[in-house]
Amino acid sequence: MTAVVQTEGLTKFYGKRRGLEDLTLEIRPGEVFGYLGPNGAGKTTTIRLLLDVIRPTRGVARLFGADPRDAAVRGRVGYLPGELALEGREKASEYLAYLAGVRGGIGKGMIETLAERLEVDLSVRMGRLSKGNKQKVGLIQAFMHEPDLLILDEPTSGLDPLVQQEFLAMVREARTAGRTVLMSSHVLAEVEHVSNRVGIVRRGRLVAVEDIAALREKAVRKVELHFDAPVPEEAFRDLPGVRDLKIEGAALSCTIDGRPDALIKAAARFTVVHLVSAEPDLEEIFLTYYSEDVHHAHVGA
Ligand SMILES: Nc1ncnc2c1ncn2[C@@H]1O[C@H](COP(=O)(O)OP(=O)(O)OP(=O)(O)O)[C@@H](O)[C@H]1O
Repeated sequence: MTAVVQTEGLTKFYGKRRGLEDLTLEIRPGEVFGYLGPNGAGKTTTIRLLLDVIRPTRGVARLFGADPRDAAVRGRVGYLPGELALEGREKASEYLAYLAGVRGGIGKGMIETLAERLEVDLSVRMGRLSKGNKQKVGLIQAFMHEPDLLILDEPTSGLDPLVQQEFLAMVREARTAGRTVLMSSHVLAEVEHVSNRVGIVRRGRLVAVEDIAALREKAVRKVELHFDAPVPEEAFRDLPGVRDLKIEGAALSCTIDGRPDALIKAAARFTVVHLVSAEPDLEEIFLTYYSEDVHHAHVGA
């Protein structure tokens, strides 16, 4: 199957300054790919190269197996730039209607539905829109023609938590419909619940690509079990993957490295009345990729 996004040795230097170096990456059809990195890491540079907003110093980028400059390709892409320049006296609704025309028409009621979901008033003049509302108009224009590929640069920036949830629901729906999404972010928490894979870029280099499901399975999580009567410690000692075991009367707490299977089977011999399992903290794993000292260790692994 042809990759939707494919890059080989993609590199951009701004004079002597490295924007991005040697990016080789494939994003598959129907995948949501989270592109993570701190400020100045090279996320926007990557996205601009993919859309041919800037030209690479060397290397190639392909969308749907074709040159990003190909007009047929451009029609299949929805793009939210990181910095949106929406100014002037024109109403947001007029601007979106104009863009819809340029793109050869869009589904009926699409703009209104998206505006309602994101809670934005489109009768406001563009120059008077708040930062958050500009971001929403940007999202509407990216989604409204139901493109096969969405490329979103920091899509959640400036959105309040409820609207962020709505946006993530839109991404999930796009994925269910078989569309492909590439979205950048500073923080894993914003993308981990919708992404299949994440890539981490740091100082212009891709330092890791991870499968979210695999990562979740690997992650350490805290578990608490409450029984109907005190349980003997021997029943839980030395279980594979179980650490920091603490038993106080009828309550057990521990951390689990990987699968909880051994703990569950040991617990099943008693009567469990309550179970608490915290969401694994993937952010902690990711912070290690961001820090310089462990950078090489991870890349080598
Ligand atoms: N037009 C430019 N001229 C010179 N240097 C640039 C230019 N655009 C980006 N850079 C540099 O390239 C590097 C990568 O920047 P880029 O904007 O791609 O990072 P980013 O990951 O998108 O960061 P942010 O989250 O802050 O937007 C940075 O060191 C930045 O200073």
